[in-house]
Amino acid sequence: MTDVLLKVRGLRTVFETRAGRVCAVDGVDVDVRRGECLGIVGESGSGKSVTFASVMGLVKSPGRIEAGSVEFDGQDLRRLTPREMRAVRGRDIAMTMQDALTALNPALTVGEQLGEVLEAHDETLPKRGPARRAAIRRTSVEMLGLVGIPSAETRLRQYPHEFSGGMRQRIMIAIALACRPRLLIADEPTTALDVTIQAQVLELISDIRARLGMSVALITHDLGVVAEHCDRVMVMYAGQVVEEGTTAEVIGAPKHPYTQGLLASIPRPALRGQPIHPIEGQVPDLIDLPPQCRFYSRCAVRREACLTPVEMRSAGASRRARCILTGEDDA
Ligand SMILES: Nc1ncnc2c1ncn2[C@@H]1O[C@H](COP(=O)(O)OP(=O)(O)OP(=O)(O)O)[C@@H](O)[C@H]1O
Repeated sequence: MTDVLLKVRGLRTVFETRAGRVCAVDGVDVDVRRGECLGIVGESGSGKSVTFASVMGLVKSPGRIEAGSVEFDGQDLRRLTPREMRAVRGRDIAMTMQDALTALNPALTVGEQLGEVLEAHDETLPKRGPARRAAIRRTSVEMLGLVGIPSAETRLRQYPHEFSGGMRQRIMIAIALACRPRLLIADEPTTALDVTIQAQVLELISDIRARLGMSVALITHDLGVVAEHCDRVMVMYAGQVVEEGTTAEVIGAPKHPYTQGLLASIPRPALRGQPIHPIEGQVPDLIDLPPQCRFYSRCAVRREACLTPVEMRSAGASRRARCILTGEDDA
């Protein structure tokens, strides 16, 4: 058994828009290992969410996956039918969205929403009758307890709008975890929350990961969050991975000038969760990108050789960066 649970290779996802063809994800490789927390970091628009929406089979028109493979525990997800893919979502891989309020159904109580997920995916439930209903109720109460929501019996009868922002995030996590997925994709679980609640939600995810032994892919803008919660990190820029390695390696000695810029701008704790604008200039327009290093226009150490396409280079056993200054002597 390999220790890689999710293995993505050469993923390319494009959006056909009136302005042209937007290549949001361009040749991305991802490995999420069993039991680890992988951080995915990068500025807004770098392709983090689209990468994982592609993994989940949730890219909507005008977007489509143009190339690449997505393997989960050895199974090629791109070959599954929509019905088979629906079974994978929830049972094996769950995703929490950036905005809990829009992810939850306002017309159903929390108990009904948890129940729906359990009905669809929990194969351990009794087949029918009162025993089935009682088991669903028991598991729902247990899930709310797991995410730290007190008075679960009462809370199950309430609607999403009756909860605070932080509580809604917890409910979304409870629903995502209801069927004990092996991989949780947590997309910016914290941006809309105040600092204390952010920390609590991230602690909660780390704690549940340790208890359930699941893997987590944590999508964030914030390298401070990565430093605290992730084993490894992957840095994205303009639709590509530009650096990856263990958190200690990447944060301790970043190779790519973009990662260096991100680190230099780590917000002070009080400012966590704020958008970062660390480096002069902007992410390039993803339509008609020139065939050069995508960071060229913002890079303080650019040189002529960077005007040709730059591939990922190895900088150690598990360490890679997309910069010509990543020397072989690192390996
Ligand atoms: N529906 C769409 N139509 C056209 N382009 C899209 C669409 N959705 C995403 N994109 C393109 O994909 C790019 C990457 O988006 P993505 O949401 O993955 O970025 P991100 O790194 O997750 O940013 P954020 O942190 O703001 O969520 C966007 O800049 C945009 O150009």
